[in-house]
Amino acid sequence: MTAAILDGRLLAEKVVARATGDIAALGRAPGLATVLVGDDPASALYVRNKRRQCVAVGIRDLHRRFDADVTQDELAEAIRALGDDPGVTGILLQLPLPPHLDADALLALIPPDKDVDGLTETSAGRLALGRPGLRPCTPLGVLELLDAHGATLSGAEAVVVGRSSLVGKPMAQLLLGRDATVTVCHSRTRDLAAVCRRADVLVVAAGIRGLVAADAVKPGATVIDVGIHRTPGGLRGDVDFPAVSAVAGAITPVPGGVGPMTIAMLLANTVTAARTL
Ligand SMILES: NC(=O)C1=CN([C@@H]2O[C@H](COP(=O)(O)OP(=O)(O)OC[C@H]3O[C@@H](n4cnc5c(N)ncnc54)[C@H](OP(=O)(O)O)[C@@H]3O)[C@@H](O)[C@H]2O)C=CC1
Ligand SMILES: Nc1nc(=O)c2c([nH]1)NC[C@@H]1CN(c3ccc(C(=O)N[C@@H](CCC(=O)O)C(=O)O)cc3)C=[N+]21
Repeated sequence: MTAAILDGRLLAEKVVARATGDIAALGRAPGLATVLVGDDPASALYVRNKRRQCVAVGIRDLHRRFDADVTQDELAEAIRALGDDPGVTGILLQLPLPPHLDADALLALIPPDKDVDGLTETSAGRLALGRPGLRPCTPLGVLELLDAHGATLSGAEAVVVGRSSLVGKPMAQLLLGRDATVTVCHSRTRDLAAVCRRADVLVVAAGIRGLVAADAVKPGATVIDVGIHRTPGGLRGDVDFPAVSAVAGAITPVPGGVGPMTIAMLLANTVTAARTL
């Protein structure tokens, strides 16, 4: 069997087109403040991509960049000011931050209704309680990919590898909200492959290149690879794509899978936030 390829670039274009129409209907341009600290090349690249796509759909680019030695207080003051600014409808604090900074304390300063990354305590609480709110972009993008493919989630065995606040945990909660039977794996999980083999839907976000091999995949399963690794041969994921695509029913490529969807859902969340503010 050869798996269907879940094309994140194509689906992201559709989500972005929807956002463009929604922005025109809003009557006023949303404003997204991306906050970047330091000059980590990967973070700089992601933020550049986010800003470029915002501008293309009519979102005002209110980028703020800080040197890596910025103090907690300076950054806190800047985030407070963005929170108070009515022209700023969304705030994204790019992670990770340099080690001297307390990311949780800074995230706590983002007004929940401007939390387009869905990372504040309030957004996480709303998701955990099943209440309306802004959801983290990557898990939201994964759900869009699954829905576009027509994957059945209700009653399905879903396995999520990884439990970060950015990806794994909110992913598990979103799948639970769609009535999947959800198992969450992490670095202490015994026999990862055996647990993964139960999955009808397998979402891998561990940050370990090639962690999931063909023996961890049930024939016909839908496999979503969130991992991103820069290698001399190009971008790779957490899934051994050549081997797993021979077993799975459907699979996301890296690049061109979850990554483009993350940015598309950021634009969608920015529209949602601007509409409700
Ligand atoms: N495509 C996209 O849009 C995005 C891609 N990413 C990528 O996704 C990956 C994960 O990101 P993120 O969630 O932020 O990473 P984190 O490092 O925050 O979390 C990794 C998780 O994987 C678990 N883990 C680590 N090793 C293993 C193992 N051997 N077996 C099972 N679980 C393991 C960890 O367990 P424990 O909790 O026990 O330590 C942890 O819960 C990275 O490659 C990142 O670059 C991230 C965000 C967006
Ligand atoms: N507060 C915060 N929010 C995030 O959403 C966030 C973050 N911090 N920190 C880092 C991770 C990583 N992330 C990606 C976004 C886009 C691609 C993406 O566009 N990937 C393209 C390839 C781009 C390339 O060439 O590198 C693809 O997979 O096709 C990847 C990864 C968002 N993250």
